[in-house]
Parts: sequence; C-alpha cells; structure tokens
Amino acid sequence: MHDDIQEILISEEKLQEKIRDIGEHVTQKYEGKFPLVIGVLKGALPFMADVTRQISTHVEIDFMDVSSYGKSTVSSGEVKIIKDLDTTVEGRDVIILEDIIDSGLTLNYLVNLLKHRGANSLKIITLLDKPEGRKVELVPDLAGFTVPDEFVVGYGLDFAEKYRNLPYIGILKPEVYKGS
Ligand SMILES: O=P(O)(O)OC[C@H]1O[C@H](OP(=O)(O)OP(=O)(O)O)[C@H](O)[C@@H]1O
Ligand code: HPA
Ligand SMILES: [Mg+2]
Repeated sequence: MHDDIQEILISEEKLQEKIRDIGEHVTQKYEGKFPLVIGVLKGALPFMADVTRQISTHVEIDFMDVSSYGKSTVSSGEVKIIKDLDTTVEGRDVIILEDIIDSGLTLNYLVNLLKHRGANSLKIITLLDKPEGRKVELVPDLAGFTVPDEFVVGYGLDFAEKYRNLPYIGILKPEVYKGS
C-alpha cells in the first residue's frame, strides 16, 4: 500500500496538530449552541472522528453519504445521496465536515439542500482544499490545508475505495490510476 505513494504531502503529526486547532476554533465559536455536525461519508470519517474529539462543547453528530467519483479520479458531476440525515436541520446551526473540496460539486449540492431545509446557519469546514479543481464557486469557511492539483489519497480519501486507511495524505503514483 505505502509503495503506491509518490510523496507524503501532509504527515500524521501535521494533520493531528491542525485538527487540534480546528477543534479549539469550533469550541470557541459554538460554546452553548449545540451545533449539528454533519460528516460527509465516506471520506470525512477519520477527520470527523478526530476533530469531534477535540471539540469541548456539546455537539450533535449525523452523517450523509454522497458519492460522485466512483472508481474515477474525475467527478462524474452527478451527486448521489446514498444515505440521508437522521435529524432535521430546520433552525439548527449546522457545520459540514468534509475531507476535501475539489470541483466543489458535492458541497454545492449539499449547501443548497441544507439551506432549502431551513438551517439557521451553515459553516463548511474542510480538511483539504484544492482550489485549482473548482468547477463551481465555493469557498469554505475554514480549510486545514491547501493542496495542489494532484489526486491525493489517505486519511479518508480513496482511489477506487483503497488508501482511506493511510494515516497521512499522499500523492498517488500516476501509474496506479493510469487509464481510469
Ligand atoms: O469537490 P468535489 O469534486 O465534489 O469532491 C469532493 C468530494 O469527493 C469525495 O467524495 P466521493 O464522492 O469520492 O465519495 P467518498 O467520500 O465516499 O469517497 C470527497 O470525499 C468529497 O466528498
Ligand atoms: O484528490 C482527491 N482524492 C481523493 N478523492 C477525491 N475526491 C475529490 N478529489 C479527490
Ligand atoms: Mg471518493
């Protein structure tokens, strides 16, 4: 698995340091507000698990499972809801946690949906931001790291469902995904 990685972009230590900062930030901003933290499956799973444990005020946790990449490194442009929320968002202060914003299509779709459902406020926190990948305008409220226009894997991010369990963010060797 590690042999398929061309370069480690963000080490495990750097990730965890940033996650502590993000947790402190959320604690400060949302003290006493009981926000609804929505993790976007599957990619945001490790980020969600680590960052929520760095938040020291009450939060409600829920998940949405959406997918648009399948086995490709390019977004299909069609966002499919595989699992919807269990909770209603009406009147809630919502925080969306994402692993990466690339084309912006996934979050653009989710933001419109949650606004339509009547969220009181909506903040986007993403671990990684890839601004050069954007197809729609979308600016996160908070981004942990900006990444170059390369296909990155690890810490929740997959290629064809592999590499999510790497503890760091790395760039995949092009020969691994060539032809996809
Ligand atoms: O900004 P975008 O171009 O829309 O890309 C970002 C989204 O794509 C990935 O999810 P994917 O659809 O691959 O599902 P997964 O999280 O289950 O891997 C990633 O986890 C983000 O949710
Ligand atoms: O660079 C990426 N890597 C993995 N999944 C992704 N989904 C959007 N961009 C990426
Ligand atoms: Mg994916």
